[in-house]
Amino acid sequence: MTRPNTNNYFLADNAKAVFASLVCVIAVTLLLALITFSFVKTQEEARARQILNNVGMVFRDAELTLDHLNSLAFKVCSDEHLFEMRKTLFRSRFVKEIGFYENDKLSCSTYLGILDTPFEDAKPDFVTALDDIFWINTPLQLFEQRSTGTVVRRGRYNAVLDMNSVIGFSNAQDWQLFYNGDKFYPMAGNPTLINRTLSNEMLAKSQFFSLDFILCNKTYSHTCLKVVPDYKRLMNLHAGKLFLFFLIMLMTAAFSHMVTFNFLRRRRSIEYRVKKGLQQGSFFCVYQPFVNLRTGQVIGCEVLSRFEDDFGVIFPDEFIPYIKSLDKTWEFTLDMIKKSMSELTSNPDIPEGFKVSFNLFPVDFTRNGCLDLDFVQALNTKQFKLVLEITEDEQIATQSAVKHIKSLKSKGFLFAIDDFGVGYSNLGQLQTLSCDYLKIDRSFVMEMEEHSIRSSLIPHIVSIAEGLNVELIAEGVENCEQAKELRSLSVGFGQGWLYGKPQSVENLAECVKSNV
Ligand SMILES: Nc1nc2c(ncn2[C@@H]2O[C@@H]3COP(=O)(O)O[C@H]4[C@@H](O)[C@H](n5cnc6c(=O)[nH]c(N)nc65)O[C@@H]4COP(=O)(O)O[C@H]3[C@H]2O)c(=O)[nH]1
Repeated sequence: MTRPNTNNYFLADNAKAVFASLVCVIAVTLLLALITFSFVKTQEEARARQILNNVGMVFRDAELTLDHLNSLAFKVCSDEHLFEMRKTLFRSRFVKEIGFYENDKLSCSTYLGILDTPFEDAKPDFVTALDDIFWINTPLQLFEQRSTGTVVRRGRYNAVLDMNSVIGFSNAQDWQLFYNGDKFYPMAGNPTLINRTLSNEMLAKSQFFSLDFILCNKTYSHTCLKVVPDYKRLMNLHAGKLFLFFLIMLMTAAFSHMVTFNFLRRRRSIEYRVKKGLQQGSFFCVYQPFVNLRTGQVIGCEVLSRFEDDFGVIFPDEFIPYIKSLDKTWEFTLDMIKKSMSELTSNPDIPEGFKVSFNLFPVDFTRNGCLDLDFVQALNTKQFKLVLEITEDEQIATQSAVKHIKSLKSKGFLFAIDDFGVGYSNLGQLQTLSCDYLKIDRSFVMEMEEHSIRSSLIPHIVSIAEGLNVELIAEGVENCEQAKELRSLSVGFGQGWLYGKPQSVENLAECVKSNV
């Protein structure tokens, strides 16, 4: 099995993170757009309501003024009549000028006085159901100044309304918009009135309306006004917010990329995979045979654990530290023992009395829980010789560990000291534990051909084993020379690639069969 190169995932993770940040940005954009839209809509509607109320006030004023004048008996314009008109003008709040009609022609006005030649008005912009006539944005000459005003005619009089000053400077823009005949024509009547009175050209322009906010002024003329948002003004008003949104988008993109990328990277981390593997029980067992060095017969196997997921294989030297740090050693050991016992007992080619060796964590012998291993004997339907391997460790020297090991030995378990010679070695401890096997660490065996100092210690290990009356198993036997020399040194058993790598139970069974 080859170790995976996690760098291969860098680009894939990045691509996924980019996709995730794109989705987040779209979601945040939609959310912000929704919030902003409802906020701006509410704000604009309140503003429109205020404008329309002001317009309503102007119209009511004009209505009262014109109704009052129409109720007077004047038929032709005279100085007395003009005086009456000017008096009325002073009383009104929003009307800037009043005109009088004779035979549908303007004959005098409060500003122009009595006209020498009465003149006819241009075609009105619209006429309401009450026969009020409107001229919108009519060019006027008021006190040496050219300006535009809204003119409403009712009966024999008209009134010039100065909307801009009435509506207020800040809203002047909106009012202008109502009357900007070039671009929009947003002043509209009640739909039935519009259809009757507005020209097709105006109706076409009215399609620019987008914000359907209609307020009807029933008091005056049953005419409704429709306010449209001025997008240019809105953009200017909310430019700061747009910039803020842009920053939020950037931050969302960066943040979501970072979170996703870290999540994906974490998912590939050994710690995360090991944790998940433990939760899902996805560790599995492989079996490495050990042989009688003299006969070459496979007499047992060591159970070793493996882990593989979508991201590749993780070896024990990498995952074991995480199992320890997660404090899941005992659960892990039980899982491995149950799985291996099930595989080995159910395979017909694994003989009865086969030695099966499990690796245990020294720390577990310090806890009472280790005595639960009783259940393994119940699973042992083929009378395997069950060997518990422990590495030399200070924790094994504790009183409770020694007590537990003795208790397990009395229940039929055999004990092996793993990696003997490289750990915490203490002859007194070896005697106390009265183990059954010593497993010579593979570093001793591997250096045999070089005749290193370490390998020259093997004969001493042999005499220690004889003194303690325990069997020796040499680990890491890779070639026949090593096997031959170990035999000559009276080492009883061997384990290593020469006899078989850690393998599936089926391959182990083949190995056992071919060696019988
Ligand atoms: N170069 C070389 N290596 C050889 C040869 N023969 C065997 N090996 C390797 O040496 C290790 C022997 O296991 P170990 O000393 O108990 O050392 C084991 C054992 O201490 C621990 N371990 C493995 N599985 C378990 C388990 O289920 N529980 C516990 N507690 N520890 C385990 O992880 C260690 C490493 O296990 P692995 O990676 O499987 O490595 C295994 C095996 O693959 C050989 O001829 N040459």
